[in-house]
Amino acid sequence: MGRGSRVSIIGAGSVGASIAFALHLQKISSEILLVDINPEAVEGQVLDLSDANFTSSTQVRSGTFQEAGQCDIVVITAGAKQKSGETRVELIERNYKILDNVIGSMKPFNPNIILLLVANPVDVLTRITQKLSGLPEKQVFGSGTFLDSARLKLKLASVIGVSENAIHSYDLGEHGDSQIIAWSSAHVGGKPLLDFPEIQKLDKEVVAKEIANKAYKIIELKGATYFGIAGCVSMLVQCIVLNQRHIRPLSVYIKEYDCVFSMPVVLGSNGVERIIEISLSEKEKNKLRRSASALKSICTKYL
Ligand SMILES: NC(=O)C1=CN([C@@H]2O[C@H](COP(=O)(O)OP(=O)(O)OC[C@H]3O[C@@H](n4cnc5c(N)ncnc54)[C@H](O)[C@@H]3O)[C@@H](O)[C@H]2O)C=CC1
Ligand SMILES: CC(=O)C(=O)O
Repeated sequence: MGRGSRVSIIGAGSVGASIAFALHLQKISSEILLVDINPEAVEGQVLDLSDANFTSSTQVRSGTFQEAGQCDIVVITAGAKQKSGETRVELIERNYKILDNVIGSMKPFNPNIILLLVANPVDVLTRITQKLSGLPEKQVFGSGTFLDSARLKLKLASVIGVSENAIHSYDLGEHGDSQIIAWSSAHVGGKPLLDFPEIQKLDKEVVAKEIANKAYKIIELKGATYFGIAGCVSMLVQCIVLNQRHIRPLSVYIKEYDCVFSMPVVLGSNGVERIIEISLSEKEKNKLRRSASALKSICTKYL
């Protein structure tokens, strides 16, 4: 790994193209390959992105599934997106078939490859990919609640009046309706978040709903979300390529809950280096257990 890494993006729709653009501007990969079953979509995106070539040293081109399987990192965005009001888990039937096809077409894999899942429902698709790919679990993970945690930090930063970077808080569990905010472990400048008077006045359930429902609101207004996830994925790719070892909440297999959902992990150039056991209140743990059993029952049908 390192500067000069090759990254493939499977699915050249709104999310795939936005990720390609963010990575193009970031200039840390030598090549970005766009792969899609729709050749016109890829050609159009590659041509459009080529107009930004003067800003970057990264080459963007169309690629095949076989080429993708030999890259350093593959970001999987191929799949149906939610219609207004539709949940992420309602996409499973359609997106399982697409994923099965995508994984099969990329084999045999570069043994050191990292597969980063983005298509929804991301936790379930990550578990299925761990099984279908046969790769070590540390090399197969999903963007999980990194995006939800960014949405949470944005909200809390505006309430307290500090930079988002000063907020250390996580949205955990499912990247979906049963996600939970780990209020009890959050802190700002070394002070527990719950000790801030502004936060004590907040209705936590209302905030949790606002964060969990933000994607629904954007989808209702403009049909899809893509800039936020593009920002998240470009940060994750940078973290892997440069072995930055940031701690991010990502979809990983958690033995205690026997399912894939988001917990904070240390991310480096080998993938998930370590899962951080965050301390949670009993109420938060109970919510996570409920989230895990719902996700497990969906996974069971496909494994
Ligand atoms: N994890 C997250 O935080 C987020 C996840 N998403 C998810 O990302 C996925 C993609 O969303 P959009 O880009 O908006 O959808 P889109 O409809 O714009 O693009 C999907 C692309 O996948 C392609 N595709 C379909 N089957 C394929 C296959 N077998 N092989 C290769 N490509 C294939 C389509 O041709 C299309 O270009 C959805 O599942 C959506 O829910 C979207 C936003 C955030
Ligand atoms: C669509 C989606 O998963 C999101 O924006 O959170």
